[in-house]
Amino acid sequence: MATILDGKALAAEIDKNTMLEVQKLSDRGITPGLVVILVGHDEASQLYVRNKERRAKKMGFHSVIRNLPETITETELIQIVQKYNTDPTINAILVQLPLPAHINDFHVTMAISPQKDADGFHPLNLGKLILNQANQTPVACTPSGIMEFFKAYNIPLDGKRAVVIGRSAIVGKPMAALLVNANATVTVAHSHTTNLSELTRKADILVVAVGIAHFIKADDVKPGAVVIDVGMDRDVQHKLVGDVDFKEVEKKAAYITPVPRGVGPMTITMLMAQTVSLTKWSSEQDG
Ligand SMILES: NC(=O)C1=CN([C@@H]2O[C@H](COP(=O)(O)OP(=O)(O)OC[C@H]3O[C@@H](n4cnc5c(N)ncnc54)[C@H](OP(=O)(O)O)[C@@H]3O)[C@@H](O)[C@H]2O)C=CC1
Ligand SMILES: Nc1nc(=O)c2c([nH]1)NC[C@@H]1CN(c3ccc(C(=O)N[C@@H](CCC(=O)O)C(=O)O)cc3)C=[N+]21
Repeated sequence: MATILDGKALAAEIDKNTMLEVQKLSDRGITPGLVVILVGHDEASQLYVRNKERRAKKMGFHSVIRNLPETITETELIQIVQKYNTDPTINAILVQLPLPAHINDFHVTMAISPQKDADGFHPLNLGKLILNQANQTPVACTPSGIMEFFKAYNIPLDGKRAVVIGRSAIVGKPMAALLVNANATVTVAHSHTTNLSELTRKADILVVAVGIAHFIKADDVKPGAVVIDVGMDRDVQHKLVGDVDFKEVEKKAAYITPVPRGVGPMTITMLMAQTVSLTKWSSEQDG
């Protein structure tokens, strides 16, 4: 049976360090400020926003949630983002994805100040990550949370074969960059990939970010692999499940993340840590 990578426990441990940093800032009269902008009613986003709000309050952040109607125009949304770019009480801005179809994600991402980019999606920040120059640079929270699992459980990446399924700017692309930077040999698969299970069966490290419940079965997994399940899907009973058939795959893998309590809590923990980092970096710049 696989070792379960416990996201809840690891998140709590990292949160303790973040709280120490919050205390240090507080001693200097600084409160980290995070704004989350939610357009419309995406279900995974609402879950994420609720959990984030709870964690941000617990940590003593200045936390703002902006719920905007589905009908907002791109120009109006960008104006709201720009307002937070110059708001001195806000250090980190997160615009929930997906956005409604009439709004271009890229235009909105470009509008966020790279210094306040909570998700690390701005092309300047994503570019630095690709070039392995991401010091004092925000990095996408879900992939960086996954890297913390590898570190905490001493899972080696150097020279390993990694397969990432999914190529979104929020998970797949930054995940692939982090793994390459850590000297893994990385393959990125997506909906046009042929013979997917042939690839996944060779993966020492398998990261699945597809958004289809129980997409990966035991047959798709190499014995002894490390399986990371990013999916936040609903099964037929509307229960929260992942992209990996946990019950089957747990018997074959060496390590596996559960859903819930795997990658999800780590994403929030990295967002909190990153908000504190952005606050610190901006205070250093101010002198
Ligand atoms: N736990 C967490 O913290 C987070 C969880 N999520 C969850 O992770 C999942 C993925 O999220 P996100 O990356 O935003 O999703 P996207 O929908 O943006 O990306 C999904 C990716 O999966 C690929 N894909 C779709 N169908 C197949 C298929 N049959 N075979 C191979 N690849 C396929 C798509 O390919 P193509 O590019 O060709 O369309 C795409 O690259 C969702 O369930 C989401 O809710 C997301 C963020 C954080
Ligand atoms: N700009 C942007 N950045 C994101 O990082 C982003 C986004 N948009 N849009 C939506 C997805 C989804 N996502 C989740 C993160 C944590 C949980 C989470 O806390 N999951 C708990 C759920 C526990 C419960 O059931 O309440 C767990 O897995 O244990 C869920 C979903 C981030 N996303």
